This record gives sequence, C-alpha cells and structure tokens, in this order.
Amino acid sequence: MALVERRTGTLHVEAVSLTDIAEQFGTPCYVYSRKALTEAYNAYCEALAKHNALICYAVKANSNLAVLSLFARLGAGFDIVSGGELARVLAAGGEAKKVVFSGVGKSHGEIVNALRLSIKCFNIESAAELDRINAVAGDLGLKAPISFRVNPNVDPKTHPYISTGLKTSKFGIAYEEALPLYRRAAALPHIHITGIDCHIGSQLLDPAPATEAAQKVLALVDTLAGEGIELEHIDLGGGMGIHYRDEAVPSVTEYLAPILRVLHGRKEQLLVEPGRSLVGNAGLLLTRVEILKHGSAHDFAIVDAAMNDLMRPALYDAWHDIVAVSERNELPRSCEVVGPVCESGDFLGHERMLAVHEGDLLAVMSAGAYGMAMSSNYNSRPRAAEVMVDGAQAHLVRKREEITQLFAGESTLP
Ligand SMILES: Cc1ncc(COP(=O)(O)O)c(C=O)c1O
Ligand SMILES: N[C@@H](CCCC[NH3+])C(=O)O
Repeated sequence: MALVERRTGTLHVEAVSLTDIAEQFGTPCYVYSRKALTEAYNAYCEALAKHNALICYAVKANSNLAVLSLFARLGAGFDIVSGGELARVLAAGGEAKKVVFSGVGKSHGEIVNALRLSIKCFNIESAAELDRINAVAGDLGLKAPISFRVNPNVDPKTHPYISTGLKTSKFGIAYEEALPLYRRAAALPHIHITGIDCHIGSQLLDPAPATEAAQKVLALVDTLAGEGIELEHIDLGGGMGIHYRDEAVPSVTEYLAPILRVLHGRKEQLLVEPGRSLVGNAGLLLTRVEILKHGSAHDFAIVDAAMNDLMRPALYDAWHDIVAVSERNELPRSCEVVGPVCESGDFLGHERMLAVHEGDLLAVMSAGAYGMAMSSNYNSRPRAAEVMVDGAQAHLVRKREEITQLFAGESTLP
C-alpha cells in the first residue's frame, strides 16, 4: 500500500488529510498508518506461514507504544537492546517470553531484570557477556536461556554505519570462536543453550548476503548437533530494506525465499528480527515551511523539522522523498530543505524540486523507522508529536514535548 494518496489535491493517509492532522496536532509531527503497519506485519506472516516462526520486531526502529501494542496484538515477539526497550514492550502489552535481548553491552541491572521477567533468550555477543550472564543467573538461582550472535563475516553491501556482519564489526562472536564458546557455555551451570543468532546489517535489498550468512549459521548448527548441543531456534536477524527512492525493493516473500530454501526441512523454530521493513514505509514526518530564503547559491525552504527530529540525512546522507502536501499550480523550483538547527549538516533534502510558499506543509516520506526513535533535544528543541491514523481517525499517540519538559529532573547548582 502507498502510504499517501492525493485526494482533491491534498495528501491523505488512509482517509485523513495531512492538512487536518497538522491543524489538529501541530508540526513537526510523525504520522503512522495502522493499516500500513498491519500489512507489513502480515506480509511476514504470509512469507513464513509454512514455518514454525516467531517475528521479533526490532524495537529500536520505532518504539512508540501504539506501534508496539499493535504488533503485540498481532502476535509479535520483540528484539530489544536495552532495559528501556523491555519496559516499553511490557507497557505496550508485549510478552516477556517472546523477547530476545540483543546488544553488545548489556548491564548487570538489565540482565537481572530480564532474567526475573523470564525473557525468551539473551543473544550473547562476547565471551565476557557469557560469564556475566552465568554469574548473574547463579546469584538469582536461575538458568539463563541463551544463544550466541555469530558474526559470519559476510559483506551485506550496505552503508558502512549499518553494516554489522563483517569481522571488523563490534557485533557478534567471530565465526571461528563460536564452537569453542558453545562448548564452554554447555558446561556452565546457569546457562541453558537454546539457539543461535546472526544479523549482518540493515537496508539490505539483495537476499544473497543473508542467504550466505544463513548457510554458515546452519553449518554451525549441524556441527553443534553432532556434539550433542541441540538448538531449539535459529534467529536470522532483520535487515530487509525498504523503499526510499527508486531502488528495486523485493517483497518480503521474494527476499525470504532463498533464505527459507536453505532452511528447508529444519525442525528448529525460526526467528526473524525485522525493524525497518515493518515500520519504515508506514510513517512520514509532517513539517511546515517557516521561511523561504533566497541564498546566493541556492534557495532554501527552512522547515520546522530538523536533524534532531530526523537525523538519517545528516548521519548517513540518507535520501527521503519530500512531497508538498497541497499542490500549487506553479512551476517547482530547486531548493534545499533544511531545519532551524545550528549545524550546516542540518538538512532533510538537497536540491528538491518543490512549489511551496511559507506556511505550506511538506511530507518527508519513509520516516517510520529510525526517525522518532533516533530523535533528540538538540538545540533544546522539544520532540515532535506522533499520530496514528486508523481509517478515518487520527489518534495522538505521543504528545509533542513541552518546553517545560526539557527541564524535567534537572536542577541548578545548590
Ligand atoms: C541485532 C539486530 N536485530 C535487528 C535489527 C533490525 O534491523 P532492520 O531494521 O534493518 O530490520 C538490527 C538493526 O540493524 C539489529 O542490530
Ligand atoms: N539507524 C539506522 C539503522 C540502524 C540499524 C540498527 N543496527 C538507520 O537509520 O538506517
């Protein structure tokens, strides 16, 4: 489904006009579509229908409570990377027994809490973490369910900042070290080995690297079984890419087909950890043009959203489509779409052809993943509101931060 549709010259998300949303909730504002989120989740369900699979949504992509509660109601599990994400999953009605805990630096407190709540599994990323989890579980008189995140040394061919499966990466356990570590874990008193895990990177459009990684993971699974270490699940991570510009994006079924072929006939439960592909194309950032400025080299459309609201352009030079919400009967002109933040890197788009006036609304597309989740208060800017559209209704699912909230919990010197 296309997230937006032009009706009588104005962009709508489902049956709600973005102009009405801006009037009701102000800008900048993230807008999500419940229908698009549900369809994205169902596409995974359909692709995995013949497998004993659990879809663990990667919370880091978008941790809005309404998004989490929607996925929880659809039956999802969750991939978390912090105690904060676990708290949000539980607050949204998610079940701890469907949570896998990834991340290279889990703290003592986070491990205690996750163990007490009986999460499904810790995805362990180092030998030191194995020892730490064994010790904490021992102190609590428990056994920790664990898998190792194995680094298969496969190049995912994506942006270097979101590439995680090469041996130079901080993530996972070197492929050659996996076997000795599994043997060591099998002998530890407070560890229960349940699985294996692998995640090689994000915004992947070609399934070949993930298929190669899956083959390497399966070779390890078989070697382990030969030694009497039987695994209950195989977690192949997330990473499937979405539509930003004009890239050829495979459907979930197409992307997963070669991976599922190598898994054919396996008895272990299959876990996947999609983030971006569940939420990215289901959200946009709505912003209003504050100032049109004629510069000596470019024209600028200075909008009320900035790099603190959507940092992907500044951080990765990422391209997001930017569309005028209401059409004007004028020729578009090239402009730099920038925010009010005091950084030259504060841009949302370069050289965009737009016909806009001050006060007009723009929709920054494909912003449902790693948008609000990576936002900050830089320049002491309050965080944007978040709205969920459901058919003909738009619900405020997170209020815009007030300036007074930017002082919360802080004090001046005594
Ligand atoms: C361990 C792990 N799982 C899942 C994801 C989700 O990735 P994506 O949003 O690309 O699906 C990530 C992020 O790259 C990750 O690091
Ligand atoms: N933040 C990244 C994705 C990170 C994936 C997490 N390992 C992005 O916006 O594309």
